[in-house]
Amino acid sequence: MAILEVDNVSKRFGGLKAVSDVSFSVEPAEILGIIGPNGAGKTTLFGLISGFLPPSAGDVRFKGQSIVGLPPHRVAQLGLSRSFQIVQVFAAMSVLDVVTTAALLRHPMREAIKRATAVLERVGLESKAEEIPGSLSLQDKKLLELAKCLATEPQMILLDEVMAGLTLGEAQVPLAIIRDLRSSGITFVMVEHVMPVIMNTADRLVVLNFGEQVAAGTPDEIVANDRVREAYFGDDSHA
Ligand SMILES: Nc1ncnc2c1ncn2[C@@H]1O[C@H](COP(=O)(O)OP(=O)(O)OP(=O)(O)O)[C@@H](O)[C@H]1O
Repeated sequence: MAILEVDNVSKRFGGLKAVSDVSFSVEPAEILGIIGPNGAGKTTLFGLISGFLPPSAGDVRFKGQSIVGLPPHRVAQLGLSRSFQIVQVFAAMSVLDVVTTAALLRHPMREAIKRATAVLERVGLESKAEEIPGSLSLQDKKLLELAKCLATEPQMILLDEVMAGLTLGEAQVPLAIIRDLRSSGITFVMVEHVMPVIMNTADRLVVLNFGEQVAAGTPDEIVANDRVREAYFGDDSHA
């Protein structure tokens, strides 16, 4: 059974339909990528499927249950965790504090600290536990974003452009962790601009353009898809 079902979801901002009748599902332990040109509606769709943004129409179900209208902490408690594009942390908190705060979703303080310490080891940040997040390299900030998600013990993680700003070489570290987590059964939905990253990582892709779903399929199918080429390059000269 699908772990996430996006069912005819639309989002209007005034007269603008930012997301228009989008439907897809995600199977357990799958990595699904969402791609599309600037302004295609990726961030809006991300907000809709993480429960942060109420849809104007349609339904989003996680493990068979509608998450529309649920507060973010309830969505997280169900096992659906999301990253944030901007690394949001309080200046006075250490890396360990930040991850511990996320672990408090399910555990009292003492246990949360233990869990957070284990998560930092999992992503390779254990030696940075006492540092201030703002002092971390961009790559480590991305790993911290992943650690915050993991600390909530999710079954599914939504990643919003988590590779943005990294070189392809730097992206390999978080990508290896993501692949490994998937092998242990965690499902991922990734919104990503960096095409080589998403093409090499996702099992399936959903392509948006002007808020509409123009294609869905494996990376190979998507590369060969005429509507996708048109969306990205305005190009129909390949026929
Ligand atoms: N809160 C909002 N109010 C009004 N319009 C919005 C709002 N959020 C997004 N939009 C509009 O909805 C459309 C889709 O935007 P969205 O940010 O979802 O696209 P995107 O694919 O994530 O773009 P990018 O790749 O540039 O981040 C755009 O035209 C945008 O201007």
